[in-house]
Amino acid sequence: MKTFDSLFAELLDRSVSRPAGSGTVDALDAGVHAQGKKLLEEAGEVWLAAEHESDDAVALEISQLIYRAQVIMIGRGISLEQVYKHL
Ligand SMILES: N=c1c2ncn([C@@H]3O[C@H](COP(=O)(O)OP(=O)(O)OP(=O)(O)O)[C@@H](O)[C@H]3O)c2ncn1[C@@H]1O[C@H](COP(=O)(O)O)[C@@H](O)[C@H]1O
Repeated sequence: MKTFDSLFAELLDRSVSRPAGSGTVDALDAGVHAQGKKLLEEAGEVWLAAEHESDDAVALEISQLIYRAQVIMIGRGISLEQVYKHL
């Protein structure tokens, strides 16, 4: 099963190898403003799902929020260690 760390490694690899058809490459190229809008959109969807939807729907939205946070991390060049030291 994928984890936060393994997804991050996968996205980091996408940012370097830039394979055709990668949504992550597109998201990185779109810049921080677009990345931030996606992050806020997913955060809102987590909130709404938590209020109104099933556990699985909430989990799906949280996975997308994690993905969007990782895109911002990679776009800004922030490592897992830089984040984890604050936990
Ligand atoms: N975990 C994710 C992931 N979570 C969310 N998303 C993106 O976020 C979208 C869902 O968000 P929305 O609800 O906003 O749906 P949407 O409005 O239709 O999305 P867009 O058309 O705006 O992209 C998905 O369609 C994906 O584009 C993800 N895209 C990729 N991953 C994983 O990231 C890895 C690399 O993916 P690629 O870069 O696409 O190869 C793979 O392991 C993927 O499974």
